[in-house]
Amino acid sequence: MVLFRSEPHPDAADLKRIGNQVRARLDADPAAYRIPVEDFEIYAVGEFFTRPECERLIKVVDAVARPSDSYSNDGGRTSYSGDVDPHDPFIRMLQRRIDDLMGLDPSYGETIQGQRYLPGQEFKAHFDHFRPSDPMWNEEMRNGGQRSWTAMAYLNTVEEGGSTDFPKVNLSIPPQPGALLIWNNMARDGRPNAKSLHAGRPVIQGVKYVLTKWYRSRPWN
Ligand SMILES: O=C(O)CCC(=O)C(=O)O
Ligand SMILES: [Fe+2]
Repeated sequence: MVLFRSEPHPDAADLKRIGNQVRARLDADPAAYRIPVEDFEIYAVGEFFTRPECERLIKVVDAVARPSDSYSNDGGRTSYSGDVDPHDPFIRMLQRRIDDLMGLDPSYGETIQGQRYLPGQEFKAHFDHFRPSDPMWNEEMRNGGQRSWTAMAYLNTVEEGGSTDFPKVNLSIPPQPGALLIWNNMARDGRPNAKSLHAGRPVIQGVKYVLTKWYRSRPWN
């Protein structure tokens, strides 16, 4: 499939260091469960957000969600999405909790994105990291560099559908309110990991709300 090995990886050393740092942190955290799959790092924290926090966040997502744009690797996204206000005190508090869990400097994190999927909407199989063929590659490399880890939270129960699937490692995760998933888009050597391919499967019944936060190889923005 995708031949990452021949592509340039300007931030591989930084990404390897960040991979080691976050792995050590999560491995030492009894709340973080390492999902046992080979050659791909993914962790889950159950009830990272409380029910009242999820309910409040759902209202925040409803307020910012617009039809997703379709540049670069977002091409397969039909959900509504938007950036949440990073200056809002409630969001800042949650953001600090995610940064602290990861053990990463807040400057490496992008603004949290909210997404809402209605029946039939999905996020087709994609990589979160950038590729040199992306139209925004040069700009992203100037601003923050490659995406390293993804932290993604489910805010509600979906009646049917809407799982997050990682087809290369046979993993299918159903939405559970308040649960946070954390995965490394890079392999241990700091290069893009083809096994990080994933999809938000179509919602069949109900609505699906998620928050996503991407971390970079260098300070962003
Ligand atoms: O909605 C999902 O399950 C996946 C979302 C996702 O892949 C993303 O936001 O990058
Ligand atoms: Fe993704």
